Amino acid sequence: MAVCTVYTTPSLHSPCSVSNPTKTCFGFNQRQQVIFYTSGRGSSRRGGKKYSETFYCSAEAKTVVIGLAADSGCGKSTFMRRLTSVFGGAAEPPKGGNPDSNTLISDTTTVICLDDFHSLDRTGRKEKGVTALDPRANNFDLMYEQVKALKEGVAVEKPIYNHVTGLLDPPELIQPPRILVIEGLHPMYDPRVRDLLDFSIYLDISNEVKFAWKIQRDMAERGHSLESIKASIEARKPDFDAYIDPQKQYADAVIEVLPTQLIPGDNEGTVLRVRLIMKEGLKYFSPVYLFDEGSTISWIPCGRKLTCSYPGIKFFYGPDTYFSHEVSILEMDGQFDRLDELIYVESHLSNISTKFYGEVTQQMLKHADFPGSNNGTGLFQTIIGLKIRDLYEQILAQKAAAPAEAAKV
Ligand SMILES: Nc1ncnc2c1ncn2[C@@H]1O[C@H](COP(=O)(O)OP(=O)(O)OP(=O)(O)O)[C@@H](O)[C@H]1O
Ligand SMILES: O=C(CO)[C@H](O)[C@H](O)COP(=O)(O)O
Repeated sequence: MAVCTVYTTPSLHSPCSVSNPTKTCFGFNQRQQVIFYTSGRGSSRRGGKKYSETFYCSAEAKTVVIGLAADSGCGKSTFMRRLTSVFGGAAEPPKGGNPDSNTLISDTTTVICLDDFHSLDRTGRKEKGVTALDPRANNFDLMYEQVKALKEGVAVEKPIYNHVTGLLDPPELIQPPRILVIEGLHPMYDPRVRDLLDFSIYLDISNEVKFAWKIQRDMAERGHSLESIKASIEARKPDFDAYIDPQKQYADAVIEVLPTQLIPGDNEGTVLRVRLIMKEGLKYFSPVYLFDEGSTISWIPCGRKLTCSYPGIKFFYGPDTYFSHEVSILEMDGQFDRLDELIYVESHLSNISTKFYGEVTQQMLKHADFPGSNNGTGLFQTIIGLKIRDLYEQILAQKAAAPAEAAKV
């Protein structure tokens, strides 16, 4: 893969030079990408052939990579919809491409599904007796190469795993976006891919809740039987425990979803206790806190300002350790009766990276029909979306400042 370095200050149509002698760099396009013309005899701005690939300037490399790990049916798609909404614009499959593509593209974000890196199709897995969760059914070398290329601003031809047919379809072209989200079973499994992540999230859904969600979707919406759902969860469990679950130790934020503690013995999965576990000490991420940073706080917001029906709502915040990392934990047990009153809770949270007062509440109201909008899953997913926007803006600002700092030196 050709590598080039652009020495000038990036600005639209400014002249630039590249270190790679086989290409002539002409200028910048609207997206601040470098446009190349082939060099060689007779090649010029007019005569040269426009090079089809575009490269970001080294100083302009902007692709921030986010990893989202979870088992199937654990809310990744819902989280992605909340995240892309924070950046505005609708996320859609690549235009004119494979109708079964798993990719979602919006103005700022591209979400790729790591199922596309299955190396064995459905029949292949059956023949070899491995599940899709088994690393032997996935091509981590290709995953690493392609995520790295995208991070460096180079487009890739990514394979497609077709969930309808169970086959590997012809690849699709993925252009480097500003924010690349890699979601699926293994974003933090391979250390090379893990190192490319600017931020990582793990959705840790307890077995009881996973079961309740699976029944809701696969039985009610897809016509599966209770026995087949149970059998599928049981069949996946050993590989889930071996290869998926251990990734949570590497996550910068974990959203843990458990049965409520407000109703003794409840396992229904409708009222949830949700914990947002946030790593301390990261460069571009500072944990959210309730009332007072670093203290341990229990809070029941129900009363005059927040309507709560049975079993009520309880918040908890405090420092802790998680896989030997220092973390802060924000917890919400229970569910909201009235989403518009969420503003009362929002106004007691700090470091939520909103751009205006009430932005969390506004986002939650906007997507009131998404699963989990009345509980901690929706609230914490929304907050993490805002934190990712903030992280992206910080990384961008630092990159923009870097050439000026270098020039001063
Ligand atoms: N926060 C939530 N609260 C309640 N139910 C939820 C929540 N998130 C997801 N679900 C349930 O789980 C189902 C799967 O959610 P979603 O499609 O977001 O998961 P996924 O991880 O993308 O699944 P898959 O990998 O199978 O495509 C939803 O249809 C819904 O029934
Ligand atoms: O765990 C999964 C990730 O979503 C799927 O089971 C895996 O991708 C295999 O897909 P399919 O069941 O469509 O063959």
